[in-house]
Parts: sequence; structure tokens; C-alpha cells
Amino acid sequence: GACCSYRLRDALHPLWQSPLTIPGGTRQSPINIQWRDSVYDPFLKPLKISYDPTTCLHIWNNGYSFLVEFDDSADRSIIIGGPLENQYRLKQFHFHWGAVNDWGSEHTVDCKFYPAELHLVHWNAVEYLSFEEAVMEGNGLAVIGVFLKLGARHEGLQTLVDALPAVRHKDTVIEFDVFDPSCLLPSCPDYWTYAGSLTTPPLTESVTWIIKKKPIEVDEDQLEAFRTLLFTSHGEEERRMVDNFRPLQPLMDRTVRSSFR
Ligand SMILES: NS(=O)(=O)c1c(F)c(F)c(S(=O)(=O)CCO)c(N[C@H]2CCc3ccccc32)c1F
Ligand SMILES: [Zn+2]
Repeated sequence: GACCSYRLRDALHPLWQSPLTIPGGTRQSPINIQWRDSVYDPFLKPLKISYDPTTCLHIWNNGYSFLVEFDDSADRSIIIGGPLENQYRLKQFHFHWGAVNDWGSEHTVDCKFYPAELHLVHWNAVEYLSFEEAVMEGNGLAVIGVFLKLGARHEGLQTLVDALPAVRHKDTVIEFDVFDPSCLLPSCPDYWTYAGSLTTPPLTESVTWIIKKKPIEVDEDQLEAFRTLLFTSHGEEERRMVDNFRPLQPLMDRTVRSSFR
């Protein structure tokens, strides 16, 4: 591939305890986005995002990442438009990050890693009855990816960071009842989009990825706070939760489209 070898891609990757690409997988994620190979699609609509902050439920550490989960029992926090044929409901958001600032994101742009990446996971509640059902369908999920870069302190993120000590160990959870994830989105509407997969088990090829072109800025202390989390439960030997990103997967027969020239 352009910037990465896939020699190891069929090896078992320690973190995800499963083959890096599911046998016969043709649309696995994450990928490198080669800017000059992306194709502007004038028919892509603007992405419309409307989140109800009171649908926020809790933050928990599930041993992969820390995630903020939402009440998805009605169409209260949804996205529509962009590359999507239907309306999708917000289920949760989580992050991926590195042990150091040189890497941590799942997707790369022209082979450049960002120190972290935010994923807002949505499911197609128009065609499917549950998230679990949608996870198995080609158009079941839509994940918005936002790169985090080192810079100014992010005030909206700080409310999340302040809660992290309470979910330091795997399987700890705290109530988090009002949060508007829109504050974590860059103001620039530009994005890339491609057909891909979950990057954690079950790795199903059910995700329409929408990757924002512009990163948001967070400061060093905020990234360091992510790195104080643990993969391990209370009483286990502590292992710091870092480098929780999947290796790059081959593009195969896919085109990345851009919403911008
Ligand atoms: N990078 S990603 O967007 O592919 C992605 C993750 F990276 C990730 F870590 C998780 S998870 O919930 O923390 C772990 C469960 O697989 C999910 N959660 C999804 C995947 C499967 C599943 C099942 C129930 C609820 C949420 C999820 C996820 F969609
Ligand atoms: Zn993710």
C-alpha cells in the first residue's frame, strides 16, 4: 500500500484478539485517506446533525475505550443527509488514542497519524429495529470520525475529562446526564466518506464512515487524561489504556469521496 505494509495484517493483533481483517473482508476499517486520490462528489449533501443533550445517559470504561452512551429509544439525537439515505440515531461516542502524541488515530490522512480520533456511532433506525440488528447490515451504521490535534484546550471536552477519574478501571460507569456532543465537532462542514467496517469486534462491514476534514484542538493535559485510564479492572495488575487503535487495512476496491473541492 501507499504508506504501510500489510505483512502483519493477517496476524493476530494483540489488542483486538481477532484477525485484523475478517476472512474475505473487502471493506475493512480503518484506512489511510490519500487526499489526492479522494474524488469530489457534487451530489453529496451537507450532513445535518441534531443532538438532544438530555439523551445522554452515562460514561463507562468497557475495557476498549471510554464511551458516552445515549438513549436511542426515539429519534431525538440523529444525523441525516451527507452520504446517508436514511436518518441514523446516535448510540454512543468513544475515542482512540496513543501512548504518545505521534500516533493514536485509527484513520490517517496522507499517512499522517493524529494523536487521537473521536467516533460518534449511529444506527439506521428507519430500516432496523435495534442497534444489534443494524450492526450486521451493510447500511446499518454511520460513524462520524473527528481527528484530535494538539493545540488549545477544548472547553467542551473538559467536562468529559473531569469525569475520567471516576471511570479509570474497566467496567466502571458514572451517570452523565447532559452533554451535547455537537461541541466536539469542527465548524467546517467538509468531510470524506467511504464504505467500511467496525474497527472492533465484530468487525462487521456495516459502517458508512464520515471523516471530518478539519481536526479539533485539545491540549496536552487533556490527552494525558485519556492515558490515565486502564484496560484493567479493579484488583487486576494495571495496564494503561493507550494505543487502542486498529492497524490500517487495505483500501481494496474502494474510492474515498470528498464533500469539498
Ligand atoms: N471504532 S468503532 O466505531 O468501530 C467502535 C469501537 F472502536 C469500539 F471500541 C466500540 S465499543 O463499544 O467500545 C467495543 C464494542 O466492540 C464500538 N462499539 C460498537 C461496536 C459493536 C457494538 C455493540 C454494541 C454497542 C456498541 C457497539 C465501536 F463501534
Ligand atoms: Zn472507534
